[in-house]
Amino acid sequence: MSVSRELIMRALAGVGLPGGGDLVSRDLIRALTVEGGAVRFVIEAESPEAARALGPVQAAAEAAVRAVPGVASVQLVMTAHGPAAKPAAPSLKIGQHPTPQQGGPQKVSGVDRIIAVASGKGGVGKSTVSSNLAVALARQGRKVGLLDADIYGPSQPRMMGVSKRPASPDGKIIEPLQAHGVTMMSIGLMLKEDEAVIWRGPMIMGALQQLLGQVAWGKLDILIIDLPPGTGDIQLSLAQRTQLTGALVVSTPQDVALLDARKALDMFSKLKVPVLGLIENMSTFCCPNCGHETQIFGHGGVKAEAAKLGLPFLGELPLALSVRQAGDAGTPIAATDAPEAEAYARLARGLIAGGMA
Ligand SMILES: Nc1ncnc2c1ncn2[C@@H]1O[C@H](COP(=O)(O)OP(=O)(O)OP(=O)(O)O)[C@@H](O)[C@H]1O
Repeated sequence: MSVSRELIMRALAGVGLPGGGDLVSRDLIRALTVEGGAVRFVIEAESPEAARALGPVQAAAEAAVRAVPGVASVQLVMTAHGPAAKPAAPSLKIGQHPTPQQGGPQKVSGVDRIIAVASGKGGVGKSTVSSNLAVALARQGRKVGLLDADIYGPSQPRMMGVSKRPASPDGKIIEPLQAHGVTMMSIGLMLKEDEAVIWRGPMIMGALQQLLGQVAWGKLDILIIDLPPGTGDIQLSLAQRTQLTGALVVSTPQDVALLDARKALDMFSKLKVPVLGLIENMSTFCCPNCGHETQIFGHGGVKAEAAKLGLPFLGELPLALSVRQAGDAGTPIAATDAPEAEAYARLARGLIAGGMA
């Protein structure tokens, strides 16, 4: 028996919150999907403190949804907005960018979930995490797409080992490429190599729209979008135009990266995109010669930050020479049987178990 979204929303509207109102009237439900009897959603609390206070509500919400006739499984993620009253970064003055809305954020046809992988600071390994996570999810049986939306520095063609220009037999639909079990597309595949991209807002929006709407993605369980670093036009137009399931934020443990990660979290909070979790990359370095472990960028900073902000912490990924070499050679480490692949497999298992992939 299939269940309707309306029934689920009605059940959630019956779950009261401390301080009055309910989960629906206080607008805390995000990314609700109902597939047959399987229900998934995110509760996005107004602040980390509120998220902590919502422990009993989480259990009540799960019970209420489970009690709806026809519901076979419930997967819910609790997350929170970033720190509330921080000043906006200058690039977030939304009014400065003319981005006319046409009917609000849209779904991408055939795609169940869209997860953006973001970072505040450049070079923290967002593209490495995106490609390895995509491959790890595909190895665990998910139908995965990977969209390289890093218009200023597309690195997925190199990391996934593809260079062929995608075909477009009718001049409208672009055929994506396949690599390591993943359906992929990158703006880098549409440009000449070494072509500098100096685009302004409207052109970026046009390119992004094409990559999402004109690419024949087919049926996907999850589309991973590798964003450029920071808080700019791409993030803004993506959140305004596309229904995102949520965002994963990658950071290294050091303070300076965390500082920028907070800006990214703040941006997603303003754009009403739920943050599904934080990932610590380059956690520990294990010398391939002597096995000695060094914490080059520190260790544990992202986990502590996630706990502070009431956000899920999704895991630590080691700094390893083999990860860099594999990425440079076009076969992500997650596509191999190297021991370093396990950290990405674990991350993928966690996302699947949490209903996020
Ligand atoms: N865990 C890791 N171990 C070893 N090298 C890594 C790891 N993560 C990333 N790297 C390397 O660090 C460099 C930067 O990584 P990557 O391009 O993934 O970062 P990014 O955050 O996407 O950067 P950009 O700012 O260009 O978007 C790459 O050479 C990559 O191979």
